[in-house]
Amino acid sequence: MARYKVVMVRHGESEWNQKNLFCGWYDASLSPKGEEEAANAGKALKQGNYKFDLAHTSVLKRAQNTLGSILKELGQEDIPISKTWRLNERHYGGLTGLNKSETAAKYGEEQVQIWRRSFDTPPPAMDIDHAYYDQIVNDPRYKDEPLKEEFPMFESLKLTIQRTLPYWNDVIIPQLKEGKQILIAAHGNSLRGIVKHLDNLTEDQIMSLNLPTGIPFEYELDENFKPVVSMKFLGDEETVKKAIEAVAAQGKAK
Ligand SMILES: O=C(O)[C@@H](COP(=O)(O)O)OP(=O)(O)O
Repeated sequence: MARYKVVMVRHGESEWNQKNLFCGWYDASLSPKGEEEAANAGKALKQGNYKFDLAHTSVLKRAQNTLGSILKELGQEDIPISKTWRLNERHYGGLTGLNKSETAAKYGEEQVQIWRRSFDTPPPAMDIDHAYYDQIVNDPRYKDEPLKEEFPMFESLKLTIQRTLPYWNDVIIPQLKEGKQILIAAHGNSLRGIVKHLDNLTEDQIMSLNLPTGIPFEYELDENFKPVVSMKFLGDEETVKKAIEAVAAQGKAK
């Protein structure tokens, strides 16, 4: 029997998704298409009569602005919003800012697939002389946390899960237990980590999971927070399938 429901959404297409650049902790804006996707996500939720008590998002504007658009469409802009680095995209390390197709042409599609989708092989570290090092490390939004010693210079999915899961367990689960209706707007890989946990996917199974931008999906959970309904997308099947395939194809050498 389903006891709890939670809705998640990967942000709409960002300017860096559109340019096919590894983004990670770089704070890219939504592209015009991403803004439209975010508004459409809000419309789909409105059509389904969704009402939320509170929302969670990352500290990155592509997720926050997606959430803002959705809540505006829903007429629910007044609900409390928690912003946490723990829901940030996984840190793409030294790959940040590189073009995914060009990287595949240079290092091979197989290597790029490992960097994008393997469970525990991390991307190379972001060095101190990386073009975006200062901008990310000295960003005032990280002045309190993560602590200097835990500030990532790269993250595999495994490392990403190690910082998202405590937030899921310690913050989101207690709120679900209180009966709160929750919306989470985050990122491809921070959400893949939560999905892996909920659906108890193996390291191999999670490799082939790609999340589309801007299409909300719902989980129905039993009293032990095990899925009764997994990843139910609020979109027609063909559109969702095409959007997922497009994400998978981003790592192909053109
Ligand atoms: O960091 C990035 O480039 C993308 C995910 O990239 P892939 O792992 O799909 O290559 O993150 P998001 O757009 O969800 O914030």
